[in-house]
Amino acid sequence: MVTRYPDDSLTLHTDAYEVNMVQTYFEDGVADRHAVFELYFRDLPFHNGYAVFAGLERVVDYINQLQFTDSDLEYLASTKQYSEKFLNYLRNFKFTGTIRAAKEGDLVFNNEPLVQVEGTLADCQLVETALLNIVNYQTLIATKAARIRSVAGNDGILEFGTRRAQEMDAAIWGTRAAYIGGFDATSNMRAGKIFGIPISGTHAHSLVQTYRNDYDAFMAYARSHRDCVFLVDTYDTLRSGVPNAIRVAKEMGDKINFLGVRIDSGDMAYISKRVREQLDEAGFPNAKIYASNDLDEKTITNLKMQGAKIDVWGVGTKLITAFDQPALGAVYKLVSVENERGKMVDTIKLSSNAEKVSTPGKKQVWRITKKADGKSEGDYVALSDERPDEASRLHMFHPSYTYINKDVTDFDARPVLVTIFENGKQVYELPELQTIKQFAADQLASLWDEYKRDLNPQIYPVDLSQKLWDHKQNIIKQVHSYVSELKFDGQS
Ligand SMILES: Nc1ncnc2c1ncn2[C@@H]1O[C@H](COP(=O)(O)OP(=O)(O)OP(=O)(O)O)[C@@H](O)[C@H]1O
Ligand SMILES: O=P(O)(O)OC[C@H]1O[C@H](OP(=O)(O)OP(=O)(O)O)[C@H](O)[C@@H]1O
Ligand SMILES: O=C(O)c1cccnc1
Repeated sequence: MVTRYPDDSLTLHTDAYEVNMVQTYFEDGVADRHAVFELYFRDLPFHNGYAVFAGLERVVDYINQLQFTDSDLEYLASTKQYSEKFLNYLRNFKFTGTIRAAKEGDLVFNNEPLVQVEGTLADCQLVETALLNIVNYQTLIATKAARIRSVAGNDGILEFGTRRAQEMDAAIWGTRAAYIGGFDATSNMRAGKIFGIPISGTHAHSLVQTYRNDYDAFMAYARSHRDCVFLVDTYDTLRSGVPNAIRVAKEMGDKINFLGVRIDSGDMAYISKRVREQLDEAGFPNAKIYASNDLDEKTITNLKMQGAKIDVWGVGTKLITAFDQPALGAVYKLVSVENERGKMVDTIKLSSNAEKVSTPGKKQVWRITKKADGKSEGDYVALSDERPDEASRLHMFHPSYTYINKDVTDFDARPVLVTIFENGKQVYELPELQTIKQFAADQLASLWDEYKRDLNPQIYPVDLSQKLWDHKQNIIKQVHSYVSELKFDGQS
């Protein structure tokens, strides 16, 4: 890349408007005022019943390196948009805020905070874009992966998407998110090296084209590898591919580990059944059938319905690009800010659409599970100074349709947001990837099947505490009365 500046930091990985706002806060003397922002999404992706939170590891890396380098400052100066004084302020900028977030692999739902940033206005505003960028993508892919895992049952699922991903970062972090969401392995070697994700690979049609026939190609591969999965659909799966795979497996015997064959085209229900027969008849009942070709949760479900004899599913494009919904749409909103008298004031963003009205105040999300079966009853979003009393009855009600309500007893309440940074210092130890993956699987196990089905799932309750609900209504009233007193020139 030809550039005047080295790409030596991620600090400017932000929208210009964040830096512009921080200059305003600085010039106006309010940059150090205390604020709380929360990151949340309004709608679950893919019409799914839950989302799998991912991205925290990269958020932590990003926050730890957040400092303006000389080249960042030189670049900002070259835009002629920022004062000398402001650039000096940025030179000494250090993130001193507190971040609370869901743990990676935890289940998260719409209209509840997944990440909360508390600190100076400057701290909070500067990190908005990067946090959204990271969490939006990784949570989306982890959720898509979980959907695919849910229909694949115990079959193997392999992430094959690198060649179709929206560039290299997406391939790498998408693969990691897919692993958290339930994939078994990836074809991306770099992800294997960096994250320790198991890698898996067969071969492409080019190998067969190079040797011009299935037999010579499979034989050459078998002589150079112990584990063999042969791609059998280059010319004719049933008449050439599979018979030649069997021939090589027999001739090589114990010299290779004949894992199976991969099919990548055609009617995969019909073909896989015939392939299974051929392999079984040849004495290879343990050889597995791998399939790939634009797969996703819908085609996998459909192929299973047709009785396809597929054991391992390779999924690329539709997973890594979140093909049917390419963005999660999470937002980052100011919920509380210090006023000129040093008092915290909770803030709201109104909308004519009730679902879009933000919920003011610094919050905590409590996951309510029944002691008897460990299953989730719903999430209880409360002000941060509240704590559901596990010894008594908890009244939970829908925040818009309050007649939908229930009382829960004998429950555990787990805070979903945990402290990651405290006053700028990382206090949370990032878990191993394997632990995160297991945590995601455990959380999914605690969710009723009704919320997990891939089509028209039940809506999981995300309720507000009575105190938070009352607080929100009061602030809506205050804002309405302020607006109704305004004259048309916007002055009161
Ligand atoms: N029995 C089946 N039922 C439903 N969908 C299937 C079935 N078999 C294959 N598919 C899916 O249908 C789509 C077929 O796509 P396409 O027509 O491009 O494949 P193809 O012609 O068989 O292969 P290619 O064009 O790659 O040589 C793929 O998404 C594939 O996963
Ligand atoms: O289909 P996806 O889910 O994206 O999985 C990855 C695809 O990449 C490979 O082939 P490639 O697409 O490069 O070539 P091909 O379609 O001609 O086989 C592989 O054979 C899969 O089909
Ligand atoms: O290993 C494979 O079979 C593979 C890897 C990436 C993309 N398609 C297939």
